[in-house]
Amino acid sequence: MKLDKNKKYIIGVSGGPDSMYLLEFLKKEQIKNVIVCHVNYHYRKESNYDQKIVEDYCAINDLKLKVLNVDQDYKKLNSNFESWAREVRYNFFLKIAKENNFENLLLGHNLNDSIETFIMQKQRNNLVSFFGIKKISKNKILDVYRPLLNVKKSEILKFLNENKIKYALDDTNNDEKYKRNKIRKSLNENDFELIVNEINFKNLELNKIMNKVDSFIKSNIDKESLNLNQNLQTSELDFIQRCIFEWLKRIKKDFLIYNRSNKTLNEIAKKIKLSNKAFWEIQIENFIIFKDYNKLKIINKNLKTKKTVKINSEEDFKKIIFFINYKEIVGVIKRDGLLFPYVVTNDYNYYKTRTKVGNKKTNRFFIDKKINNYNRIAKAVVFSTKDYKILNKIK
Ligand SMILES: Nc1ncnc2c1ncn2[C@@H]1O[C@H](COP(=O)(O)OP(=O)(O)OP(=O)(O)O)[C@@H](O)[C@H]1O
Repeated sequence: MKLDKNKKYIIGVSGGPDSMYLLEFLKKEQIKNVIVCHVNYHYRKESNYDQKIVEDYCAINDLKLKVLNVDQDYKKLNSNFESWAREVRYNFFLKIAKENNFENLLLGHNLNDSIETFIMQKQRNNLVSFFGIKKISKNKILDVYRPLLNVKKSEILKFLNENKIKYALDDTNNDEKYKRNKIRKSLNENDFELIVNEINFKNLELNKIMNKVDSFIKSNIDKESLNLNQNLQTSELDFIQRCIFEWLKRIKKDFLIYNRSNKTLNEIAKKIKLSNKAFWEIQIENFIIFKDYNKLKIINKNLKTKKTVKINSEEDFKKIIFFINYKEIVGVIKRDGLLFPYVVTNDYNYYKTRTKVGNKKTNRFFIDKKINNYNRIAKAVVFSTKDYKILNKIK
């Protein structure tokens, strides 16, 4: 990767071999307008020594250095250390970038990191947007570059040792590192060429799939819902999962899927593919994703809470404010002449056999008219206890 000498770069340097090699690489490339950023987590007993390595290197090479000393009681840390540490690190990089008007960040990931990531991706079998590690990515205002992605770890260590450049050794073995170390031990750098070919091939394939997903979503998204059609039903599960994920992204509900394995997506995709039912539902946190004839929809679980309220006077209107069609119901009762009492309910199982629409039993009417399930789930109906006929229009 060729870096632009005229640009300004933040460099994340842990003191480990990769980032120390990165500094040497930048020296060779004559990238001079840089700020080195080091985060001392005080997590390992050697962490002050790591900082010293970075400080000494920067002093000798006349590089600007910013250090963040993290003050954290690790016994009280609830989240996973690696992801927490990453967030602390990126926030620091962003802060320094903003203060100094920089917009580029360089990190020291190498080829081995990318291959390990790829193998972990295959083991987890999650939906990924890219196989391996990306050379360039975006983090808020920062363009993130990883110029060492084609350099093997062994080359890095050989160079540092031959040139007597000091580096820190990280021997922590938490969950994420443990999995990586296991993979690392099973890898042989002689196989890397083949694996890189596989990664490139898979990324090309992925690109093609994502283009198809994109055009499917563009022509089938309808407000908040997604049209399900024959094409989708006969597609591969992977494609269906990607479409659902993309749909959730567009309607800003993808947070429901983050931090999950793709189990939920897989479950939804299987239902789309295998079930011909007009209606099914899957609950995720506070939301329900459900099939409604030929559409996929999502609603907040609260809307589905079954409630039945008796209205004896106008005073009681305040008891039904939570129904999404509250205004409609009040309007209907007023037009009916306020002949109390009325019952307002969204409990379909309760009212489907007790009430009528015109002269038809309500459940018959719903089936004949293919009333969509969203209305069944979210909207309330109103009827008078005199004749149990539903007064509001149901579409
Ligand atoms: N303590 C640190 N201070 C400054 N930079 C760091 C620190 N730790 C890591 N980095 C930077 O991040 C790169 C990747 O480090 P590592 O592989 O440990 O992180 P990761 O969590 O896998 O990656 P990422 O930060 O991109 O999500 C390092 O090569 C270095 O550039």
